[in-house]
Amino acid sequence: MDTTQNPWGVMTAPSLVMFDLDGTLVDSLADLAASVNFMRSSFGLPPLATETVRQCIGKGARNLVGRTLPERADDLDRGLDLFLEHNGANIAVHSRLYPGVLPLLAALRDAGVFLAVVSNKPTVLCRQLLDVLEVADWFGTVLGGDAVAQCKPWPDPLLLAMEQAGVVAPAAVMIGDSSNDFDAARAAGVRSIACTFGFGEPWEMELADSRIDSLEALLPLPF
Ligand SMILES: O=C(O)COP(=O)(O)O
Ligand SMILES: [Mg+2]
Repeated sequence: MDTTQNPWGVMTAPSLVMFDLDGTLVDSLADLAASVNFMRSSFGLPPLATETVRQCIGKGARNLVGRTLPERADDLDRGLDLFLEHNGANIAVHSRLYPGVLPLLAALRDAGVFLAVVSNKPTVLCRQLLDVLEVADWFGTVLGGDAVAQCKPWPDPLLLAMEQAGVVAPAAVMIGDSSNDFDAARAAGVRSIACTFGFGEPWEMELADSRIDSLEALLPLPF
């Protein structure tokens, strides 16, 4: 089998496709940066560049706040409250689905694939974002970083999504944009596909089994 042109790496349909959210399905960077900078301004601190915020995304909201509020390490809880409140009220001011999301979800559903979101974003914000962007109904499972005790890069949320879908490895695939996604996938025993257009660094993409520069590269499905 020649899989060089087939980022799925398989010719038979997976039973479950797990999608990361930020940087994979949704370009949410501008809204995350706005909420970080609202939090910082509440402490009288200057804004951070969007690029700086990008480098801090991936290990959940608490980690993001900790990394973007280094001047106030003792105020992490208050910073997290400010960030979450602002982000919840401004979840999709700028956020948009990446090109190719809707045709991909439709093709996978037509192929009988169970669809899940496995994110490190808080579950309530995941649901809110998916609702506002009118894609919530596509997913049988939505797990945020608070859905399990240990979020990605631990395999736990992937294993929970697989359990909920009634699927065991290797019949699942993880599509993401960060080392957290690819490390979690490897630990869960499932293939991973890297979205190079997301928020991760080039070295992180090498941790996945294959790479795509657009979700459109996943179509037509090879199965
Ligand atoms: O909230 C984060 O840190 C990143 O969220 P993600 O897992 O959907 O990329
Ligand atoms: Mg991501």
